[in-house]
Amino acid sequence: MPEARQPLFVHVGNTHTVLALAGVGAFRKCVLPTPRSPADVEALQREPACRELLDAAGACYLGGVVPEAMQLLAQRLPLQPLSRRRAASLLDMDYNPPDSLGFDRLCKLLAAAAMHPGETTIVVDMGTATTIDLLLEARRFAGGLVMPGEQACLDALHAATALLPQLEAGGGEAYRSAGVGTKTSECMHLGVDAMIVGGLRQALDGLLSAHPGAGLLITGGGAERFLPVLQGLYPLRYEADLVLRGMQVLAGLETAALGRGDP
Ligand SMILES: Nc1ncnc2c1ncn2[C@@H]1O[C@H](COP(=O)(O)OP(=O)(O)O)[C@@H](O)[C@H]1O
Ligand SMILES: CC(C)(COP(=O)(O)O)[C@@H](O)C(=O)NCCC(=O)O
Ligand SMILES: [K+]
Repeated sequence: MPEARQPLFVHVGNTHTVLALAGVGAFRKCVLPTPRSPADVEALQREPACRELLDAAGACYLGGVVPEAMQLLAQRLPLQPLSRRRAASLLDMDYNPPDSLGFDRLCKLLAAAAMHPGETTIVVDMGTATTIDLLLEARRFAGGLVMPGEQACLDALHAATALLPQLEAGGGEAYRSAGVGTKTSECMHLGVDAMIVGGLRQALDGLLSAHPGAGLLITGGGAERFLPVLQGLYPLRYEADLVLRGMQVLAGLETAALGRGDP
């Protein structure tokens, strides 16, 4: 029997689109800016690393939180949208309306439930936005918080002022405790970092005092730089591919329902 081709997962975030080929253990990934035009999708198709993953893939599954970009991708690539409704139906939702919860947040909750059956878990995602979500006993989504991510904070400072420059997120060690900047860009980076760490501490301290046994998972493109600071404060486990793991859970259920077994 010929070897089954691995499924490909395409996740469309507000900043990055990830193509990820499932394999034994880790995903093989290609990460690009989320497309905003047909020309961007064509450029993505020409990108050798993406081409290679698309050529190697069996079924290709699509999900994300940028409808226009997902439409552009689905017009040009053989992508099968994963059902948000099915994902939501797997949890008890204290969210109003339940449909409005982002696909990425749903996927991270499904991944957390699969990784920690029966457990209460707090999921932190430092992406375009930073989200903190509370999953009770691997079943009930109790709700969450949404904060601006690092780049969004820097963009807002530039957009709202005449003299503050446009800065890029990342780079350098994340803010620890005391410290002041002695030039504009340093003041902005320190201020935004302090706001992010302070905001996360405020939210996590509150949630952990209400749910002392909760497990903590962290993911997202902005997470790695903050890990040394945050892991000094909380027993956070870093999982780079939480959204993709959730998409994998969902795709497995969809193919099982069609009688095709696991993808
Ligand atoms: N070196 C970096 N390059 C890109 N984004 C970074 C970097 N460092 C931190 N970030 C933050 O990570 C965010 C992107 O994270 P990602 O998980 O890819 O987002 P999304 O899933 O929303 O597309 C950026 O908006 C920015 O705030
Ligand atoms: C909160 C988000 C913007 C996070 O997106 P991301 O930072 O991962 O690109 C996204 O999950 C979203 O658009 N959600 C819809 C609204 C909601 O979850 O209530
Ligand atoms: K996010």
